[in-house]
Amino acid sequence: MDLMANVLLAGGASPAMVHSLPEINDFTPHTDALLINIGTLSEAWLPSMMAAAAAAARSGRPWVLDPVAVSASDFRLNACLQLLLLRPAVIRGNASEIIGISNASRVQGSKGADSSHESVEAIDAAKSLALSSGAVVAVTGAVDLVTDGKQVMAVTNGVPMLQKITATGCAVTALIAAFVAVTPQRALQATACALAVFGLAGEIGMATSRGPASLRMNLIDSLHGMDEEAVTSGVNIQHRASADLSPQP
Ligand SMILES: Nc1ncnc2c1ncn2[C@@H]1O[C@H](COP(=O)(O)OP(=O)(O)O)[C@@H](O)[C@H]1O
Ligand SMILES: Cc1ncsc1CCOP(=O)(O)O
Ligand SMILES: [Mg+2]
Repeated sequence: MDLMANVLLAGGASPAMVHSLPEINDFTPHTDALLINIGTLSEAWLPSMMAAAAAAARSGRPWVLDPVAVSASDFRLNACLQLLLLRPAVIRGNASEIIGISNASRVQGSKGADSSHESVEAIDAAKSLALSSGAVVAVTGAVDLVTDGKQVMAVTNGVPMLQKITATGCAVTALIAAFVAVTPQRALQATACALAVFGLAGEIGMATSRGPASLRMNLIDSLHGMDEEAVTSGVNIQHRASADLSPQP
């Protein structure tokens, strides 16, 4: 929650972390987008998540789902399948998470929040999930892939060290929600841009980092200090044919 909120602030958004059911009606009118992250899912929080997603959907606000460790337990998988019925605008996960939620069954060998697959292995699952749910689906990894079920965009910004900081996936999903809030009618492009900007912040931050802890700090600083010139010269977003999904320079 710390990294997610700080990434949102550095990116120019205004986060509020809310768990309580009685607060949803008060918060919803003030939101431009909602993020549901099941990282620390509990029986007590699930009804709030369902109610918040329903309130967002009812009022035409985009909401974004991060299915953290969806394959690790039946409880998480069933919660995600219920949440999917409330029509998220975007779903962002690592490859194992997207394969699990797309197949509506737990990936064998899944041990938790980290992926045991490459993003390119999840492209068919991502497309199928996008078509069945109506959401834009993003799979992150060495190359980030974003699809609406037809088009595929590939983002190659980022550094491997991002995997060594907990909640970078959660944080980039939060940034996606902020970008989608600005251009809700262009969720595919907003998602690709958020992934590219986050990855670029990682690249810039890595230049002055010694390891995960300093990268965590420098990532936030880089995002905060990023100007238009840095974005336009640094982002790497391409349309990709399905047959050509390997990382490119
Ligand atoms: N090998 C890699 N090279 C560059 N960037 C990466 C690599 N692996 C992950 N990332 C980046 O790290 C962030 C978190 O992605 P990921 O590790 O897939 O999510 P999660 O933390 O949910 O498992 C994303 O911005 C992604 O692009
Ligand atoms: C370690 C852990 N356990 C529950 S949530 C969480 C963080 C997951 O973050 P990410 O999906 O960004 O790796
Ligand atoms: Mg994750």
